[in-house]
This record gives sequence, structure tokens and C-alpha cells, in this order.
Amino acid sequence: MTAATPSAAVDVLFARRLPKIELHAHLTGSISRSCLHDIWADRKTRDPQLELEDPFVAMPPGKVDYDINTFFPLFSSYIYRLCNTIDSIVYSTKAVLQDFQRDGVVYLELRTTPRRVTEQGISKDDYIKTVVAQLREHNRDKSNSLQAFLIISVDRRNTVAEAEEAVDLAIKYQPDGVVGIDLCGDPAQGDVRIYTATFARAKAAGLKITLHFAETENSASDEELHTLLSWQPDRLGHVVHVNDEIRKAIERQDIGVELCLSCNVLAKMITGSYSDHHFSVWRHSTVPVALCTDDVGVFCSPLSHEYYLVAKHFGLDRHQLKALSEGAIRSIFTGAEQQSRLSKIFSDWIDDTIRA
Ligand SMILES: CNc1ncnc2c1ncn2[C@@H]1O[C@H](COP(=O)(O)O)[C@@H](O)[C@H]1O
Repeated sequence: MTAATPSAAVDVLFARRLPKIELHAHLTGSISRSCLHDIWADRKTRDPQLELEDPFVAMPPGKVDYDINTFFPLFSSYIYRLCNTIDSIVYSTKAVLQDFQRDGVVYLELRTTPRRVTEQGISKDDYIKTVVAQLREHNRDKSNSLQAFLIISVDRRNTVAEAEEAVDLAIKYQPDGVVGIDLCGDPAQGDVRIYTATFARAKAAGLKITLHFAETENSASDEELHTLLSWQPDRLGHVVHVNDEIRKAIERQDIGVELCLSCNVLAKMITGSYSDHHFSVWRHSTVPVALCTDDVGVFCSPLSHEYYLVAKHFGLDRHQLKALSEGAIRSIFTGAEQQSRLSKIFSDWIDDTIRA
């Protein structure tokens, strides 16, 4: 069958079977509610005085209407307080890797912000070391179909010294699977200009750069966007509030975009719904496009569902959806070895349901 022949309509099962590449997933935001509940139940058994609410109460099943004002406090006021031991960090990281794998994700670049838990004696280095060790253990197990790598996040609330510490950790753990550095956090906070030298140092050390870009109007001033583009990022996340001039600059610099439809729709970061999403613009651009989940633990839409939604709202058939998924190979941060592994996965993947 030729590529021009239309293939059968996409359904959820097809989207799940399709090999997928996830490039924009925040570790703590990717922990499912049932995993959070397991952690809570274990802690409650050991310490009946524990004052934290059950995750099923704090984040009721089915609740996905977190907006930009209620979303960020969820981490500092709840999830970070729950997942604050080495055991819970290990348990939740393993669960996140398994969840992505079960959803048909074959390559994952997970990102996380170095976190200190003073009361447990956990340093930022301990935190990153623990996460990196889980990824390495997962990758070593040949029975796993998913390979995972780490991106270290700088939070927009960080001081320059904290951002420098994040880059130090990224450089230290580069030989163990850290591939890049990210700028994330509440877009209403901070002045990105203070990190220019820090990101230049990361780039000079061979780390790739991805940035949350124009997520809200607050973080989409010309000055901020030109500053971020001057860091020569390799990928950009969200790219919601961009005008034609910025869009052309992104295309000129051939920067991959990470698009998070459900997050943008549910958190009301765009006006309208799925069919109004700026995927409609980027799908026709020359830059690589990766559909991503952002925070599947909060918005509850796994990557397969994001692919399904795109097929449904933008009329992509099975061939087009496979081509979209495969296209993300171009913007992975690890290089030739993983690129050829992924190309082989896609060329070997014959879905007998792809037929006219
Ligand atoms: C709406 N989309 C988003 N925009 C910006 N930053 C986000 C985000 N989703 C998550 N984070 C950032 O990731 C942290 C949680 O994961 P880690 O503890 O790092 O693994 C959040 O505290 C926030 O800073």
C-alpha cells in the first residue's frame, strides 16, 4: 500500500500499540493517583498520625480541571510532601517508567527538578542520584521495551546559584544518562535573563537545552522570547503565545517543539478546545513535532490518548499518526545510537490494521 492510500481510522487501541516517543514529561507530575495512594497508605500504616490527606481525596479521581493557578501549588503543598523519602522516590520513579512502557512508549526523556528534603536528610544530589539509578536499572533490563533518559529542570523561581547547582548535577550525572537541561515552573515567576550564563555553561558542557516557551501571556514578552531563543535551545515546550516573527525564528533555528494538548486545553492555556490547538500550525511547519503528556498524573491523558486526540480532532489516519510519532526521532537528545534503535522499531512495526 502506498503512503497516498488512506488507512483505517485511528482508535484508542491503535494509538496504544503505536510505538511512541515522550520528550516532555515532568517526573513528579507523571505519578498516577493510585501510585500516590500506595505511597500514602504505606506511610499512614507506619505513621497513623500522618496529617496528609489521602491522594484520592486531595486529587479526586477524574478531577483534571487544574488551571495555571491551582496547578503549581499542588506540588509544593501536597505531592512533594507525600513523596519525600528515598523509598517513595524509588517507588514512584519505577511506577512512572512502567506506566509509560505499558502505554507503548519506547523512548522517554523524563525531566525533574533537583529537590532537597531537609527533614529526611536528602540532598539534591541524593535525589538526582536516586532517580538516575532507577533509569539505569530500568534500561539495563533487556525485557524492557522502553529506554529512559533524564533532563534536569531549573525552576523559574530558582536563584542563579540554584540554577548553577542544577547544571552541576546535570554535568556530574551526564555519563549516567542525563542528557539535557530544562527551564520550567510557574510562568508568572522570575526573570529568565538571569540564567543566560548558566544555560551557556550547560550547552558548552554538551548538554542539550529545552525550554518552557510562551506558555502563558506572562511568559511571552518579546524580550523573554528573544532571550530564550538566544540560548540556542534544541527544543521548546508548549509554544502557545508565539507571533509569526517568533514562529519563523523557531523554524529558521530548526528547533523541535513539544506540544502538550490536554494540558493546554484542560488548564485553559489556550482559548477553545482540542481542534483550536496550535498543533494545527506546527504540523505544517518544517520543525520536528513531538506530542507529549507534560503531567499525566494530573491531567490523566496518557501519550496514546494524546495521539488519539490528534487523530480525532485533526483527521489524521493511521499512516499519518505513525509518521507523526516517528518524526519525533529527529529531536531526541541522545544521538545516533538511540536514533537508529528507534528507526528500526518504527520500520519493523507492521500493524496489520493499517490497511485501506
Ligand atoms: C503546565 N505545565 C508546566 N509548566 C511549567 N512547569 C511545569 C509544568 N508542569 C510541571 N512543571 C514543573 O515540574 C515540577 C514537577 O515535576 P518535578 O518535581 O520537576 O519532577 C513542578 O513543580 C513545576 O515546576
